[in-house]
Amino acid sequence: MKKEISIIGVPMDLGQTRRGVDMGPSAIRYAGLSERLENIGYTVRDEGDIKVEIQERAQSDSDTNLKNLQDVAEGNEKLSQKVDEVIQANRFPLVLGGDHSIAIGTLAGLAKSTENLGVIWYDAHGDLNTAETSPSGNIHGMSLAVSLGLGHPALTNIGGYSPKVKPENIVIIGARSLDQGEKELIREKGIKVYTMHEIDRMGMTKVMEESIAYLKERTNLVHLSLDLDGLDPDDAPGVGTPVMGGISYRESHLAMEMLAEANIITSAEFVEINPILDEHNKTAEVAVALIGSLLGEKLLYGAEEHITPDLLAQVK
Ligand SMILES: NC(=[NH2+])NCCC[C@H](N)C(=O)O
Ligand SMILES: [Mn+2]
Ligand SMILES: [Mn+2]
Repeated sequence: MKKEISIIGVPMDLGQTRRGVDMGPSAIRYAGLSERLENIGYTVRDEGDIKVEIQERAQSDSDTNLKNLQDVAEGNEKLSQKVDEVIQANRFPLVLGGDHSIAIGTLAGLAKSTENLGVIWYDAHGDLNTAETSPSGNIHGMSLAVSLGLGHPALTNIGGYSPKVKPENIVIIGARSLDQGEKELIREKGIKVYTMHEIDRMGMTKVMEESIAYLKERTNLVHLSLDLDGLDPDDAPGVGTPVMGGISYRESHLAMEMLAEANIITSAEFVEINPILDEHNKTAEVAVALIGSLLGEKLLYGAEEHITPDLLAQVK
């Protein structure tokens, strides 16, 4: 894994209609992200936030039913350039949302330098809607479809090319709220999905073993797009579209630790944290803890490299 991490904040709330998710990047930083990563040996470079139009000034009047199309597209275009720049500089991009529409820009930046990007989509939802199938017109429910090349050209053409990912390079984990059109698309494209049913039945260990093996066969560049609503709302309450019966905090740690061990993740984003809906800053703290595990933090073994001297003295 690259030793230098670039944090990119994206205060985007135009991909959905609940206010507050634009404060996600601040909440995650406030929960101690940089320090946590420095403690496990990374050099952290905070690139600041991408400039996104604010909701009250956003243009909603488009000739489609897509909400805030133009401003979502603009923010994502800037994000894609920043992500590409970070990749070119050989640093690990860690993108903080913002609503999940920002995956459009992240993937557009990442896929610029590879035709074979793998994606883990950790989410209660598929985000596989198009204008035709979307029940809401919210672009955060369309970002994966857009990245497959399906949707409004103002979105699919971000970065100047399309598509960004191949359906066979995607694994969705945690799905439990899929719209009819999304289910059809999953079947049509043969996208690999582990719904909550498979997670309950097989256990997270097996789900991750299979997911890792599946992606390793296809690529050595894997992006983790983690929507906090993939977790159960009891563990991650600060999200705009919670769905009960989700992945637990512990299962999520295990999943992140297994990804760290497999050493396959080359970029990541953590999205949909809405501090207004949160309990204190719990969901951002969960995100920071998961990011720690994803990037190699261990509870005990290898502690010398990972924890503060005070804690180390207690362990020994
Ligand atoms: N990134 C998210 N939280 N997406 C939620 C999407 C909800 C619903 N499927 C829609 O398209 O409107
Ligand atoms: Mn999502
Ligand atoms: Mn979701």
